[in-house]
Amino acid sequence: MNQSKEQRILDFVLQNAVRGDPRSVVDAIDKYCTQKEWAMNVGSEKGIILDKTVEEVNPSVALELGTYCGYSAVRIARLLKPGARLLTVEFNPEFAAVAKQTIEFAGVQDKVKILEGPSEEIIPQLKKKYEVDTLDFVFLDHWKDRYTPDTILIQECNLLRKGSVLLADNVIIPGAPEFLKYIRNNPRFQCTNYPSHLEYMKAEDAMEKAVFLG
Ligand SMILES: Cc1ncnc2c1ncn2[C@@H]1O[C@H](/C=C/CNC(=O)c2cc(-c3ccc(F)cc3)cc(O)c2O)C[C@H]1O
Ligand SMILES: [Mg+2]
Repeated sequence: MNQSKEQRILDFVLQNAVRGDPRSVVDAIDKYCTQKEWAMNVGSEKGIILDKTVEEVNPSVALELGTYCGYSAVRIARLLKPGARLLTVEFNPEFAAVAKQTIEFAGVQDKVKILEGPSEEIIPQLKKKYEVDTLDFVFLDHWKDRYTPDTILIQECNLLRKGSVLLADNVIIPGAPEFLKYIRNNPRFQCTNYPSHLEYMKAEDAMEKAVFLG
């Protein structure tokens, strides 16, 4: 049975990156997706915005919605302080399996937990089942029409505290217009837009940061 694109990306990582070196895994995926096949990783340019935000927040508990191949999970986990953890949500079992191997090869598996299932089911389980008190950082990179309902659900589950930071990918392309409207008109969030470009392409894209004011 022929391989998926995600499997081909993983094979390229296994053959070209250095085991235990997260930077080499990130660079290998970017190289493959630049030279061989485009894929919806946050990429190197928006990845710097992600890195800077994670370093600024220095989260003890981070949540990612939309693991895909694990590229941004590796980017985030490599910056986490000892004892800090990333919970990443993915409902496609094939993508979750690729991400698991990518994360393990990068050597950040002790910091990352992949939660397999739809975000609307996982989010309400975070406090009791996954022992989360509040989330310091949330990276939204799953289906774009899920950004708003999941942001509302996260608030309903009392998972945010004063200063919690949300960072959303793709607010220009594919776009999340309803999310932008919701979050920018919500007085409980302080928003900042970060113009950038679509991963591996010249098209314009942007990330939106929203700080919860409590
Ligand atoms: C609700 C829910 N729960 C758990 N996992 C979920 C979920 N919704 C999606 N997921 C998982 O996240 C991943 C989905 C991510 C969605 N991201 C995208 O659709 C996406 C699309 C593009 C893009 C841009 C221009 C183009 F011309 C074409 C595509 C670029 C990106 O950076 C993206 O993140 C994989 C999926 O299984
Ligand atoms: Mg994205």
